[in-house]
Amino acid sequence: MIEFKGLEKTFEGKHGTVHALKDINLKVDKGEIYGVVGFSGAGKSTLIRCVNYLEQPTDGNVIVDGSDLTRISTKEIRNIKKKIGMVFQHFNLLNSKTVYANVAMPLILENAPKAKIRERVTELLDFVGLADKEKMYPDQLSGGQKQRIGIARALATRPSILLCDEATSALDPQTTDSILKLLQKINEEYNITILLITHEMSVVREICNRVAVMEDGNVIEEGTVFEIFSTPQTETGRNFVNTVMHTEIPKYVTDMIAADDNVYRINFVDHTAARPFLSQISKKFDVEVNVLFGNITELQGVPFGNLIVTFQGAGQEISGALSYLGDNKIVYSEVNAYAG
Ligand SMILES: Nc1ncnc2c1ncn2[C@@H]1O[C@H](COP(=O)(O)OP(=O)(O)OP(=O)(O)O)[C@@H](O)[C@H]1O
Repeated sequence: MIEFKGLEKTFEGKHGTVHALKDINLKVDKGEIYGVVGFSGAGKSTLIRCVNYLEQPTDGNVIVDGSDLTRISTKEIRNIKKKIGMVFQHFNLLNSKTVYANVAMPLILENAPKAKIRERVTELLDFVGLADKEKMYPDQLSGGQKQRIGIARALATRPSILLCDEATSALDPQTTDSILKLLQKINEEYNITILLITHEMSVVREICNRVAVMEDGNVIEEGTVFEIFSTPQTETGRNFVNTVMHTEIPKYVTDMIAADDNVYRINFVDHTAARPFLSQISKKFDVEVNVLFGNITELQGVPFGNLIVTFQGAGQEISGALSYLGDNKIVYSEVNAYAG
């Protein structure tokens, strides 16, 4: 659906060459919600702008719906761009035009018949829950309402891909939540592939199926949201996960740990959260289990998190308990509590 192959982008600036994208290889499947997360300057905007050719790659390929944008004519690119909608952080609405005219704009530019425009705009305003606002102007709307209008406009030409550039970054948490739910509804009801960029891991946690972490123009890790949240492979990936999962152990907990304690982090993923395995361990082995700290949340409807526990007992019993965890596919790791 969207594929980046060896994608490179450099900018020539006042202070020399900026290498904004370095050998990016990613595939976004049809119908998924794919997140790209990274700090400011990582290259996220440049990457997303290559999909609708607002930026032209310096090297490599961008393949959209089977067509390599770097190898087709300007006219063909224009046709493909019609199948791509874009939602912006600051909405990019025309303040001098009504809500109706803003949503109608892409259809007017296509010279669509008036009756068709009326039908589509009415349908879209209804879909985003703002049917009663068509005669209002953007300045009369809240941020969340403006973004709903921005989304309705992006959907006007029935795109198969929706690009979201920090679509919720200017919104408060509650409004963010409602916009994310709307994006999810769009994905589910219209089967539209969504590629979103964000610096907020909570957005990724909420709606993405897969995620790529970008740093300094590179994709440094990529995987399902579960993979990245449960086993981030890079320091930056871990830091992003920590912004919503708080996997670091608080100092008051490390203060409670004795030097000879056996401390473990047990990850809950999926079905393991529901199992009463800690009480089973106490029953099966001569091990005393103490839960020091827990952080359990929900990841896309599934319990997810980790527990910091100490096991006290003879070495052999502890080994047995750990093997039992492993046999039951429960992910754990030994924690050096003093290192945090
Ligand atoms: N038109 C341009 N000319 C020169 N340099 C650019 C241009 N656009 C982006 N860059 C540089 O490319 C790098 C990546 O920028 P980009 O905007 O893609 O990052 P980002 O991850 O989206 O960050 P942000 O969230 O702050 O927008 C940065 O160093 C930026 O300064």
